[in-house]
Amino acid sequence: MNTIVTVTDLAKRYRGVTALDGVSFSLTENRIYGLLGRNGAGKTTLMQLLTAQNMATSGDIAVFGEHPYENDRVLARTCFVKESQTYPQSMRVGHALRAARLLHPNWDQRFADSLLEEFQLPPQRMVKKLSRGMLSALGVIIGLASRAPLTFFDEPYLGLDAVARQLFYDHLLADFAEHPRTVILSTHLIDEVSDLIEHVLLIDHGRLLLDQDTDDLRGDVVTVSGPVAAVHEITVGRTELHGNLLGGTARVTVRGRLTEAERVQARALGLTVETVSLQELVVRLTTGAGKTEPTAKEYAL
Ligand SMILES: Nc1ncnc2c1ncn2[C@@H]1O[C@H](COP(=O)(O)OP(=O)(O)OP(=O)(O)O)[C@@H](O)[C@H]1O
Repeated sequence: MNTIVTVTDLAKRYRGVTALDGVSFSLTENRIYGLLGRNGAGKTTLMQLLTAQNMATSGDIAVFGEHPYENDRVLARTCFVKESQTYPQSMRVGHALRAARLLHPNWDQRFADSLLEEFQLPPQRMVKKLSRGMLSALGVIIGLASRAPLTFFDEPYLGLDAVARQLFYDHLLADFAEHPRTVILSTHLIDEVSDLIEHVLLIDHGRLLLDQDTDDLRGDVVTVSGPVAAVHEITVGRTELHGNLLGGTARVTVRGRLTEAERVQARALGLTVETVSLQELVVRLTTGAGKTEPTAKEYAL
């Protein structure tokens, strides 16, 4: 698969704030990436740098083999749908779509028109009169109909109701199947998109914490629960992400796949082993949960 984005040792510092710190990764073509992380982690900053809306403090970026800054060749192949997108005061929905059409060579007007109907967005409505959710729908329509080879969605669905969000996911998947491209989806609704994203980039305090295929991540973090000593036997030596104790029972979340032999051993010890969801994995990796209390392992020692 072709690499279309390469980021090397990227840093962005604002006065007194390090938004990104030593970030390196690459993106291959025709994949859907989830860009995840807590508020203020650095996700929007990263997307701004990749789309030339901001300058890095240090490090290198190559998008389609070139630096994106003031580079029409790169920017014509890129679409950035922002949660905080602003439009000229007098603009109507139809005008916004016509402007987007000029910017994106792969634009599909019929697709845009059908999405307008499905999201129930009147083309004559002034953009400034749209509700919060309708404004998000407009961004989503532009992002989908642009068919840009590199499309960024930065929390695109503020205010979108559950039906509209599902419409977005369904159209993204269906259109991706017919017109593959690289999509970077930044979202806090991790459970909703966990089946959609093929690869996870997890940012925490400006650093890249995870860069892994979603399928590999499943099963990489497990919760083991049961009698304290037995839980300790199975989890000892692994990185503990979270632990709870209730009476003589422990519930411990650890990193690292259990082997088949360990699973058999866990069953023999009367333990329950559960695979954690992507959302819980992200929560566990990006919080200090469990660190203030003695962990289950420490109790067992
Ligand atoms: N223009 C700026 N000036 C100073 N600090 C900034 C600026 N833009 C972003 N930051 C800071 O950089 C850090 C990363 O912000 P960023 O918007 O990239 O986070 P995010 O992961 O997109 O967060 P969220 O999920 O809340 O949207 C935060 O500490 C933020 O306050």
